[in-house]
Amino acid sequence: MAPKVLVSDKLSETAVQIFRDRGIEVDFRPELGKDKDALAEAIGEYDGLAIRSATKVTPSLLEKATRLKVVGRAGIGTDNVDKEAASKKGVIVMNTPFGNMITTAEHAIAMMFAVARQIPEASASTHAGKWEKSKFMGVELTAKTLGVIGAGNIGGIVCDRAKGLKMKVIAFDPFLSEEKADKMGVEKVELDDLLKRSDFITLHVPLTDGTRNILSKENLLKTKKGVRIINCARGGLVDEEALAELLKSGHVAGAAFDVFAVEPATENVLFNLPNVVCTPHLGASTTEAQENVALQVAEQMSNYLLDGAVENALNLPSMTAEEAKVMGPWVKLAGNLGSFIGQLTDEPIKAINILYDGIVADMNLPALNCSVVAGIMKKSNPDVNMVSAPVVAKERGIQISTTNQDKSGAFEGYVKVTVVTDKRERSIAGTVFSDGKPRFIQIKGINIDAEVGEHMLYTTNEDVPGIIGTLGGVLGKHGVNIANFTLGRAKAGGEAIAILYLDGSLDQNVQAELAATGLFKQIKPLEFDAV
Ligand SMILES: NC(=O)C1=CN([C@@H]2O[C@H](COP(=O)(O)OP(=O)(O)OC[C@H]3O[C@@H](n4cnc5c(N)ncnc54)[C@H](O)[C@@H]3O)[C@@H](O)[C@H]2O)C=CC1
Ligand SMILES: O=C(O)C(=O)COP(=O)(O)O
Repeated sequence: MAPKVLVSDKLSETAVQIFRDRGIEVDFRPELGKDKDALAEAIGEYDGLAIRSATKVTPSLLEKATRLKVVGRAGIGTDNVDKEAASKKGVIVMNTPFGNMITTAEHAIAMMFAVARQIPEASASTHAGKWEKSKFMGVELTAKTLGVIGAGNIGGIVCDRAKGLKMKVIAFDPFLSEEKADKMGVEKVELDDLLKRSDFITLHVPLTDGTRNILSKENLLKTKKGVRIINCARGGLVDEEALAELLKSGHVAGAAFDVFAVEPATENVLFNLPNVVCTPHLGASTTEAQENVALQVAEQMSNYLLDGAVENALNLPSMTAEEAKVMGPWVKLAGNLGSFIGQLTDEPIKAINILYDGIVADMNLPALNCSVVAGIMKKSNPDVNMVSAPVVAKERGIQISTTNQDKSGAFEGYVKVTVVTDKRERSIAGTVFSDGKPRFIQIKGINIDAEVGEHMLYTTNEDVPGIIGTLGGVLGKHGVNIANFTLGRAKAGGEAIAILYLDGSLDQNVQAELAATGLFKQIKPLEFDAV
């Protein structure tokens, strides 16, 4: 069945066309972004949801999203998506981090000019037939200090453009290295320093718990008298009430805001104050940017839904379509190894160690890790997938570590998963043969060669005669057909393992009868996703 995508915000038609061209069913219903009840009613039908900033992806919406696999944000900010809730539900969240950055930086620069020269008010006054030439005295930008809060993609472009305007640019960004700041030709400063020195302050950080209210009343009071503040990032970064007071008192000379704490903003304390320029979240609204983000989000969502390629995901490591093709069998192997060992482990898991050797050590290991962990977690939580598994593991305090090396002898590469509990450590290794099929190659240090089967029975015992006969006898008596089997042992008379491939799931009675023979140390039916 073709995947189905809902577009619930005003995206360019390009997105719809791309989905259709890729064979994805698509419903374009931008009105749903503003109607959370209607959206909740519709969402159950869809595998993908393409949005901008109007649609709010909340835990209650996700609860109704029984088929949903991907949320694609045609834009940058994803503060309207509850990413933790999405991860828990196994829904991947992706954005388009570059498509609208130039456009948004240009808007910030335009807003800086607008507030420096009071262009909107002067324009309205001129339209009204007044000729108030002496009322609108502005300030020059040249040689003024611009304080940039957040020097990432957009902030970086703003820095570059501002330098072109001959401004002195200082930046506060804890993640900006001195080297990068040097290269950008900006001075890296602490926030207090930026507040004290800037003639203009522009914000370019995402809205997170760390940035919310970054321009609080306390911080606004630290600014230089006559400062002008530009916010084209997110409402919630600036204390609007405090700013309004400081504008009225004349401490702040002007503000230019594109984003507001509550949107759509039909009323706000900043409205109608002198020298406050407002636009209705237009930062990304150019033809060019909207084409870019629509095209990119539709391609990314299609690649994920059709080929499992992961690009620009905020809650899953990236994997290109090319990588997904090469890594596909290894991702499957990783999941099977996790599932095998997860099904064997009945006690709480403390740690998972994953060893990658040979060719696999050069692959996209974060993605493989997710697959191993998802396989392990499936036992206790059948709905877990690559997106939600690391969250579930973290919630349970499970430590995950990886090692990569290049020592493989007999195999081009292999993966070994070790699970640590209070009682023991268990490990299993596997590889991918040239036929592209995953194989288990070592269990408990014993070499075997076992393919993955949908219904398997795993037993361990002391290496004595008669084991296979007993297994065959008991299973035969209960009408369970053995399609195949494979054996391994440490040494003659030592520990031995058997893996039987069955035509169906194993009944509890059969297990009890095998246990009653006293021949087996462990009897574990194992189930794998259809292979
Ligand atoms: N008005 C609009 O229409 C648009 C608004 N935006 C907003 O702009 C924001 C920034 O976008 P990009 O530059 O593309 O993101 P980015 O991720 O490239 O840059 C953000 C920067 O903020 C820095 N940062 C994070 N926490 C910080 C903190 N506590 N203090 C100082 N710096 C901190 C990061 O280190 C990073 O360098 C987006 O998150 C979005 O909310 C983006 C596009 C359009
Ligand atoms: O990309 C972003 O972060 C934006 O804020 C743009 O929002 P929009 O898509 O115009 O609703």
